[in-house]
Amino acid sequence: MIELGHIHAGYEGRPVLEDVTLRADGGVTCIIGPNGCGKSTLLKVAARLKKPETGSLRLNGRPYSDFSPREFARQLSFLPQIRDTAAATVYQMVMHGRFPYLGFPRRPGKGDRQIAWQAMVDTGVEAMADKPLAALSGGERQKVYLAMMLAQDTPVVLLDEPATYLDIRHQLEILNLMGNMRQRGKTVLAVMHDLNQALEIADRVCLMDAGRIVALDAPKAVIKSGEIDRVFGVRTRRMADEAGREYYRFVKE
Ligand SMILES: Nc1ncnc2c1ncn2[C@@H]1O[C@H](COP(=O)(O)OP(=O)(O)OP(=O)(O)O)[C@@H](O)[C@H]1O
Repeated sequence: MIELGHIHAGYEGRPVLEDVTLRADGGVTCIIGPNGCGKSTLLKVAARLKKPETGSLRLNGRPYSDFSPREFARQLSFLPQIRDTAAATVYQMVMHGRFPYLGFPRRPGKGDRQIAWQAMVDTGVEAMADKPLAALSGGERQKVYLAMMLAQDTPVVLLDEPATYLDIRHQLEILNLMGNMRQRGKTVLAVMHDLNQALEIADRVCLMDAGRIVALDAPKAVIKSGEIDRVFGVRTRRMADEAGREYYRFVKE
């Protein structure tokens, strides 16, 4: 369970997040909102990478300050939007996810190797285990980072645009992985730009505008509120495919 209470945060005195309160205990919460509204900043604060000016942060009911970095990394994992390509093979990278669990001298045991391997199988990267990360495509690399997070196996998972820039097959695979995380009881917070994908995968949608949360509810309730139309300046049209499944078209006002 993660709880952010009345968070104010910004950069060089410029406010970005204003009175953000969010609690998530299981399920997938998708954070949506226009460019620059503060979605990534919210995740960075939640990941303890950025200190808020004011507000409270709790994991499983305990304040963040109670957690050592190692303990924190056993509870929460974060996939940032911008990542360096480490000089490591796929297997080494995925094994990094086990670091918070390793004792001195940081040698992975059999159990760690099994977990890392399973994470590679679950993300379909096991055939690339010995390849250097730098030799992979963007989509393949993204799956390796997700495998690393699966190996880290934390109850809380933060994802910043996990599907952006990927081809549609990779996007669907990543949505599938997010669904698996939910089934394993994890609490997933994910910034998403594709509104249909967000509305489809989310148990709850957190809609942000200009540093504030303006709607936090089930996808259908957020659509019904009309806030998506207002915030993005669009009109939402409800559609149905041949099988009668709903999806949305967003058209300019
Ligand atoms: N490191 C930084 N230093 C100064 N300003 C920053 C920094 N990071 C973000 N900002 C500013 O904070 C605001 C919110 O940025 P943030 O990246 O959180 O938005 P976002 O909703 O994730 O945007 P996008 O959808 O474009 O990724 C923007 O105005 C941005 O320019």
